[in-house]
Amino acid sequence: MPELPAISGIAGGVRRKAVTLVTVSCAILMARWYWRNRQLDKKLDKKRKQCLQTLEKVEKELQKNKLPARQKEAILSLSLSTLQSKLRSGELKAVDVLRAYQEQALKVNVKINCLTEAITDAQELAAACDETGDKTRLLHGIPVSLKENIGVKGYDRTGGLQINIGVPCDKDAVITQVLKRHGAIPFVRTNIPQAMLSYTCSNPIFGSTANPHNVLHTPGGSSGGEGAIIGAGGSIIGIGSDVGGSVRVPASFCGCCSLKPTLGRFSKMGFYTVTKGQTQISGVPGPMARDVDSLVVLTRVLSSPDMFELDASLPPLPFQQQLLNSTHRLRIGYYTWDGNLPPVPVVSRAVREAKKVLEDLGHTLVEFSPIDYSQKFAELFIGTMLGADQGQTLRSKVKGDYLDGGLKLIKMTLLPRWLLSLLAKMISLKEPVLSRAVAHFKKEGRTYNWFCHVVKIQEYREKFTEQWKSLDLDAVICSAFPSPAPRTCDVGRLTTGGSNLALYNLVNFAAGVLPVTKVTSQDVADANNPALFPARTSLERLLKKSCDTEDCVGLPVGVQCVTLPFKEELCLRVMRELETAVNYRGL
Ligand SMILES: CCCCCC/C=C\CCCCCCCC(=O)NCCO
Repeated sequence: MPELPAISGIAGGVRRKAVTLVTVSCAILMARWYWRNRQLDKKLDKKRKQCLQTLEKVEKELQKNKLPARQKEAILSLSLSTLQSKLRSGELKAVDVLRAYQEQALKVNVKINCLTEAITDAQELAAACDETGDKTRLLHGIPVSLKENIGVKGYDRTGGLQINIGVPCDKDAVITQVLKRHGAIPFVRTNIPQAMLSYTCSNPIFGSTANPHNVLHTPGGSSGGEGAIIGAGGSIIGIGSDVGGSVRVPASFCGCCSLKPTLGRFSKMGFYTVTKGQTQISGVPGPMARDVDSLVVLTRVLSSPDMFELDASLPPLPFQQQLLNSTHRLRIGYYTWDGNLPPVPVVSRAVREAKKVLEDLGHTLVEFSPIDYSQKFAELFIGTMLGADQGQTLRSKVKGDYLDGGLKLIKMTLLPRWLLSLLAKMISLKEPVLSRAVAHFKKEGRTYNWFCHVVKIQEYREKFTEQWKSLDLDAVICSAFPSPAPRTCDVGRLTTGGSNLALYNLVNFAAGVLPVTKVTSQDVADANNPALFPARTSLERLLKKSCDTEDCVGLPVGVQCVTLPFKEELCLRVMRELETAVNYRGL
């Protein structure tokens, strides 16, 4: 018994030491966390200020030499083809056209925050264009906006990630070079979501972009800044990029047009992508514009020999005028739902109306349903983008960064696979689409398994193409996103809503989106009618929220047109016929 006080004395001492150790460790960890965040905040602040300065510089220049309001309005109202001919004839000067678009871009930016920065040598380029530029060039003096991940000499391509701050490009991306060779004036860079792997448009560096039709709603992503600026009239043409719907979602949400070309048609040299090493479903640059005719012009420019000269890896496929000009009646498949998240009524109406229009033009419309896709989206698309490397690439890029809402779910890839499977099972009845995705968040990490996965992708591509051929289809029209632009606060949870766009990245077909209608009061009533849209799951309720109140009236809704690989010009033909017949009017 005499030892007891000594033992308790020792135990007390150990306890005190342990408490001290834990307290000191916690204090060190907190200090480190605080110091890291301070450093991060400083880095983000500095970058923001630098970018803001480029916008202020342009603003000052514009103040010195202001364009009369009427002249500005007149320029902004011109279609690309009229602008082209007036610039060629010398009736308009490139510097004035640039000024009009700079002013408008800065003006809309105040409301929707679509710009990351201004390209400050645009003025010089426009002046040179007026003085010595070859006026026969297709884009002579036309201002063009570029998504932030597209290389412009001297500018960072952050992709919304802090790790990429302070790494300016030493040369223009091939696409930037081609556009410049054809006389275009790159003048602004546009916002993206963090890592560009979501349909949101916000990141810790540049903040959040709003939809020009309703600022509470998202412009979509990842080329959200492009969609927003074109939809708002601050740019006439632009370039985005697409690995799972990124030029098509913003087009549908903002009321503009976009084309996702076949992988390999246009160069992506000089683009920043997060998942560069994953070459099975790879990002592509995609033209975006106010109308289909402008997409045609951009596609023509991007199919010029300059493209193959600058990027020798591309097949030298010239612009296929015969496909664009073809007049034979087409066999077109159609569907409204791909088997994943169900479309809200206005989206189905958009496809039905497009179908009717094409039938009235004499085409044959046949029902189509992408084979087996409710399973394959999760297994092959999510499984490739996220599951194959168990989220490691993406996590490494956001390490030490603030995490944006659109990427919150990547933390789940840290969970063991058995727990993800259990979670997937637990939510399978309430959220079947999300459940299937979660089950593929983390695949077995051996190379052998990746090879097996690639075989599955190839087999699905063959199966899908066979299905298409067996119906003798020329094209397909279908929904883009299953809802109009959701509210900004909701879109981060709706990644699975991109399934029907991601399908055409998975099978690598050409696909474009154009606006065909806007939400009406009747669509609002239909969204609130449980017989038409039961909204059984929480994700379905978020889709419904995008169009179930009167303030959603007027939001644009697009449809997707699809053609076989490397038949972009046929896709543009269908889009153009649809556009002419539906007569959609933007803002
Ligand atoms: C189901 C929720 C998943 C959350 C984690 C997000 C990570 C990966 C999923 C893939 C999302 C693909 C979006 C594609 C957007 C796009 O096309 N980006 C173009 C980049 O050039």
